[in-house]
Amino acid sequence: MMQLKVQPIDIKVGKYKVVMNTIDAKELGVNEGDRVRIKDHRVLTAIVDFTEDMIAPGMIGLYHEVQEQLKKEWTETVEVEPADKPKSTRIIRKVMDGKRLDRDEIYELVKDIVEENLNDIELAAFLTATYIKDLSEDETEWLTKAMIDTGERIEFATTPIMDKHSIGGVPGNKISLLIVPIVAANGLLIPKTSSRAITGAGGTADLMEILAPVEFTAQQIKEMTEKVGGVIVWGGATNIAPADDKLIRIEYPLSIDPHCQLLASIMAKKGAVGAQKVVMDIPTGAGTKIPDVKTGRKLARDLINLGDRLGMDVDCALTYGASPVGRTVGPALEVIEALQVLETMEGPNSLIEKSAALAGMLLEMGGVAAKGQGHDLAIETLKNGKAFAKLKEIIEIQGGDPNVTYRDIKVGQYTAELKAPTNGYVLEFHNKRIVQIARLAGAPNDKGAGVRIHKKRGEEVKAGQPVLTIYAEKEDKLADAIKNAREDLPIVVEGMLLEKVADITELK
Ligand SMILES: O=P(O)(O)OC[C@H]1O[C@H](OP(=O)(O)O)[C@H](O)[C@@H]1O
Ligand SMILES: O=c1cc[nH]c(=O)[nH]1
Repeated sequence: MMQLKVQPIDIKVGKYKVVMNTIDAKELGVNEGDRVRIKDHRVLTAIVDFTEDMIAPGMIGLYHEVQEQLKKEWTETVEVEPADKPKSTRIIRKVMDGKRLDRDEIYELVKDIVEENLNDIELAAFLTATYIKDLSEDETEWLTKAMIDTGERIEFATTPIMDKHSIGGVPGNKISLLIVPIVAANGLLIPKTSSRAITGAGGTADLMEILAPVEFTAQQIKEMTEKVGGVIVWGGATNIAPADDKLIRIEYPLSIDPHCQLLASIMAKKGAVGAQKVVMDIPTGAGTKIPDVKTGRKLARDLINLGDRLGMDVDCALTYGASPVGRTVGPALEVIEALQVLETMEGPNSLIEKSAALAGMLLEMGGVAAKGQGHDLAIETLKNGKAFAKLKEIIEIQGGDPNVTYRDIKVGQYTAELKAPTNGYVLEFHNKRIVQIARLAGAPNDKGAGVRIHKKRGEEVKAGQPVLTIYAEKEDKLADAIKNAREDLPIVVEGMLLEKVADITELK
């Protein structure tokens, strides 16, 4: 055990973390990423970082979260001793070894995730292990229930509670901005929580944040939904299924979304808000998370089964995902396209039809449209302006400007075009490359960054015509994105020369 003097570090790191001088850490016998127990009037376990110079020997740097818990002053000292790894590191090791977990082990693991007892390496190991070998149906059910039970739940007095979620994976999937107001405008309650981007360049929470704040407590979500019929908020800001966002944070840089995590992440968010009737969007096709209809049907079966286990009525829509939805990818560009449809009914068919189809399913499930009439009612709700009026109410209740129009939304000031190298038809369109380019341009964090698509699969293009415009808020990011796009074109035009090779030494 050591007595160390406290040095506050006023940075939030989202975990209980401390920094020790390497000399002290070695003497104490801890390695980077290990835990130490900090003893004061209470005991707290924190993960250790090392430094040679930021913290002097004899001192310990306490990040914001630890300071908050201990309420320590600059001059005070604490007792520090090595702590055992939490039990769930052994549970993760079991998953890595391909062994099955029981219910208690899953609950222990999720508890440690929520309490920030695991470091990023351990979380990445867990996610990677489940990416390589999926959890069983029982394990996935326990994971989902543990995610729900470790957070807050919303209970509405009325029924039915509707919800919608997409598994993601198709660029430009801004449909929630249309579906939620269509459903709410028809008198149904839809407390929609979304994630930020996971594998994409803009999740629904990233998009909605342009129009209004998205961070609310469970109680606020309940009250807002009861007042205006719906909300579009970020699940990660609430204490609803709090483990979810902690895992998504690790999935994002790895660009992975393991099957069991996807199921648990989505269904925990739905279960925690008390959703009873849910439509799942499963984008299917090359360059999505689901390569073909057969795999899509299997996922649909898994979602419906998990819904049964949780007492939720789930219908799935396998949707075309081999090309982006609409023609924009990246938060601000997507919001413009969605608002334009709501305001004027003008916009890409893929966006209008997909939104109407899924909203229509919900309207039928909720009993406000007769069987087979949901799609038409959804289109009608868009055309008569009721969906747009409802979105304005949602924006207002969430604290945004209800008078916003698509013309007010700012996109990145730096732009560059990618032109067709030859005349012909667009034969291939690579979703993942579009997302990669939009991310290089700064999306989703730079809200104005993204890609506008001028030519999609099957469309005719003339040599020199723009096929994409890239938008960025920062000049260097635009340069990175355009360089990457030109090196490996995200589209293939019929007859296009892919590469000239004259000298074998040029071949990598
Ligand atoms: O980044 P990728 O993996 O493409 O997708 C993640 C997106 O998909 C879901 O969309 P919604 O909330 O149903 O609209 C999530 O909430 C998130 O916004
Ligand atoms: O919310 C979501 C959507 C897709 N995949 C997830 O893991 N969570």
